[in-house]
Amino acid sequence: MTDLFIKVRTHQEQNLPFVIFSKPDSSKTVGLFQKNDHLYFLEKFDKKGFVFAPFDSEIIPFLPLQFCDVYVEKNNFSTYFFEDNNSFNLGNDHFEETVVKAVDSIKNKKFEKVVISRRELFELKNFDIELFFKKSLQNYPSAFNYCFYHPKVGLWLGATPEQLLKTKESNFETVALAGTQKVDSIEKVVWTEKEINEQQLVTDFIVESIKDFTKELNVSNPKTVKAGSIFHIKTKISGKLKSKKAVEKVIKSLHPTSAVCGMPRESAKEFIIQNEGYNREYYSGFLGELNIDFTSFRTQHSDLYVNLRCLKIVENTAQIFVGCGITAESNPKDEYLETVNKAMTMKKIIA
Ligand SMILES: C=C(O[C@@H]1C=C(C(=O)O)C=C[C@H]1O)C(=O)O
Repeated sequence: MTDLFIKVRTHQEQNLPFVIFSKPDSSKTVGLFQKNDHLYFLEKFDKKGFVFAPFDSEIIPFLPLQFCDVYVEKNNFSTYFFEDNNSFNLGNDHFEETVVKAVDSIKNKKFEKVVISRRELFELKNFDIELFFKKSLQNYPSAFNYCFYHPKVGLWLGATPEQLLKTKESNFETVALAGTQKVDSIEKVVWTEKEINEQQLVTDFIVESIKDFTKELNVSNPKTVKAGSIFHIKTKISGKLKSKKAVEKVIKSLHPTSAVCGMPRESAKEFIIQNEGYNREYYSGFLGELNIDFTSFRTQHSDLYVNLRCLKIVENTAQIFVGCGITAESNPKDEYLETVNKAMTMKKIIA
């Protein structure tokens, strides 16, 4: 076991907060180990540390750099072998009924798009952070892989393909990600009009939300990208912020994006809270480095991701969170299947 994972084990034994993470296509894993068990919240966006924000609250747990030890280690997977086990419980709940209700609300002009999610429970035979994290890295090297623990927040793991915001001084980058297809034997992915429109809605939402805080804004052409065994459509949005203070404003106006909530945001959010039937907690929140890059120790760099393809571990059960965008043309069975495909991302890691 390496120093980083010895530190993880000691922190677990002492019930102290920590996060380990590896950024997309990085050869390194960073560990932040808080020296006390206090739950800090982000009060001012100029602080340096790791944020772990929920879907629906402005109270944001934070691991401040000043109270943490930082470890950076080279990734090494050579000894990690695992089986692909397909005997999963698919979880049956009221998801499809909620989709029918959402489509009705869209047709009644309550909102244009809403993201409906569900939680699937999976019993764990044995759980080991090092093994899970390394399996995740090996499977999804181009995702943001993480494991976050705080005694007052819980234990969360994920491999998210979705950037919320990346900034380097006044330069920024974000993405509009939507549309989902399973990677089968298809060589060329063909997107339907519904999927193309849905992704365009996300792009428009993002551009509209941030345009007042930017002085330069570029939108790329949409591209097909692979996230594990799923394809998505992605548009890159980049440019320059008007000022350093704009980081806070941009985060607040982006989150939750229409890729995880809907459009218009407030009515979609209200529908989610009233109808999903469970609390999303940190799923579809955001997480990552704030005002510091822990590998280079450069300040004024932030790198934040949307908390998707994630799970929470409670005793010996993993709660996997998955959702998908609903528009007027949505078919409940297809949407359910989409969530099943997305759940595979995390099941591959814990099976
Ligand atoms: C909501 C999720 O994913 C989001 C919704 C997508 C969709 O509706 O097709 C695609 C990518 C993500 O932006 C999730 O993975 O739980």
